Amino acid sequence: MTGAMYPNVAAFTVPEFRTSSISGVTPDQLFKTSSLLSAPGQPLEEELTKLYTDNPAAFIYAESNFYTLKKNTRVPEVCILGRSNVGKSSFVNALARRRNDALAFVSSKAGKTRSMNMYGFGPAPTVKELQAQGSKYKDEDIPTHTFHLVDMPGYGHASQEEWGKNIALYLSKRQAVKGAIVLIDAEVGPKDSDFHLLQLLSAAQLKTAIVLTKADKVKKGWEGLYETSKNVWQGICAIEARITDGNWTWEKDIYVTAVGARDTAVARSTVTTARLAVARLAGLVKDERPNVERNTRWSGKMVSFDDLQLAPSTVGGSPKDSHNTGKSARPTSESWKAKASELDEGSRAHACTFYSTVAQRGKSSPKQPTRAELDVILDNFIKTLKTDTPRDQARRVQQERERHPPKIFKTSFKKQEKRRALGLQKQFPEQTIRTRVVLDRRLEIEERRRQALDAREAKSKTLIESEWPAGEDVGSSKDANHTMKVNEFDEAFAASKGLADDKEQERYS
Ligand SMILES: Nc1nc2c(ncn2[C@@H]2O[C@H](COP(=O)(O)OP(=O)(O)OP(=O)(O)O)[C@@H](O)[C@H]2O)c(=O)[nH]1
Ligand SMILES: [Mg+2]
Repeated sequence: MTGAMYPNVAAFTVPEFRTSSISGVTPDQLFKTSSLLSAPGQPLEEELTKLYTDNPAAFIYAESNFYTLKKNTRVPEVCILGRSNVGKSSFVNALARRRNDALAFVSSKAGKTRSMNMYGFGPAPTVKELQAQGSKYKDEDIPTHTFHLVDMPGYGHASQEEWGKNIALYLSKRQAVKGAIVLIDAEVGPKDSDFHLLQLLSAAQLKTAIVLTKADKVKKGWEGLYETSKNVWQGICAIEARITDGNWTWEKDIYVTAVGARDTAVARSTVTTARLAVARLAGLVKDERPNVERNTRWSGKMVSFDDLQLAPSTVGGSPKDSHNTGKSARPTSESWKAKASELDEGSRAHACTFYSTVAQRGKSSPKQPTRAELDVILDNFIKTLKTDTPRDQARRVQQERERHPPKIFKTSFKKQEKRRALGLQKQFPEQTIRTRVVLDRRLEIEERRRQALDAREAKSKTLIESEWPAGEDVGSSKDANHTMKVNEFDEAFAASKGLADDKEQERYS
């Protein structure tokens, strides 16, 4: 990151072997050894900007249920996972260089995203590319982007048990998913639920990258980031030691980002790091780092003396050798079965999955984890998901209301009044009938009064016309007689009106 306040670190690289510690990498160091496959040798930062923004990112669709997701065999999907409020949706917006809420909805309250939201990034494939790809399904949508990013609901606070099952299904069954970005709050650090998710990812053998978010909020600066990265690394090492057989790949760069920071300069400075993390998982980046530094099938963990004793005699040499030859130096299933019996009760199930995972994702194998084994991992994950408390439910209702406010102004005021009157009529039928009778009577009186006035006006008109010869101007006349006549008429008219009114009153009262 740039700026005096923030450490200039884009990632912490995990060493291939446990003899050395993790080390900070500056943005320059991180970017100079990589380039896009579509633009070899070109500056990565510029090419990544083009990739993410030339063809504007777009919302494709949202789905809550795994079984009703659209078919997709052509576009690689990268999913964004993490605890509620860690900054997943902000991450999507930042990649697309959109302001908050422009693409994905962001909220300071946990539990904003409640469905799997699919966003398209990168240029649309050409016709040639599409033809080359082909498709298994006729009803599959024609791709409009290079890859999809899937913004997921968060786990932990305000999440649902049901959602845990959907995540697990998505990670283990969706063929299009090529990688998972796990976001971890840099200040808060990894939680049990994060490690349970990582266990699921390792069981599903899904390529994984860890991205620390909200680095701008880390009070201890570089030390704080280092501490969090180390905790993540140690937790993953423990998972690897128990459940993988070396086929789970996790990026050895723990990326540092602050894409949703209020300070836009800070936010912008880490966007390239975030873009690189996603592009790598989508399979769009060529890395030119020396092989020993990059993570391959061999996780690079040190094998303890005990493990070595349990390892089959056919596997010789150092882990480094095995890495270079591409062969796994992992112990065989038999020796690990023995080892599993030494493990504590909780981890035994994980140890079982260690030797039963398949070599390649998607390929069926008799070694695939059994349903029961996956269920144990899943149960652990689901245990970390809180079911709704009444407070959570109230918050959800509130959020729903914010999203779909009641349509109070859709009907006109007149219609509302009429509806209310009808409601009242139903509620108080007796009063309504009496009110209606009185109202009808009043209207009747009003009508008669109006008719009487009209008749009187017509009568007075004829009176004036008979008194005054046609063509004479009443107003401009200087004749005293004429003036008197007008006054007399006024008085007579006023008297007749009063009488008439009295009579009317008598008639109708
Ligand atoms: N300071 C800082 N705040 C951030 C950063 N990233 C996200 N935020 C804030 O964190 C809050 C949550 O962000 P979201 O992107 O909605 O988080 P989410 O993980 O999608 O949350 P859910 O959808 O509820 O699971 C918002 O208030 C963001 O502004 C960051 O890098 N730095
Ligand atoms: Mg969200």
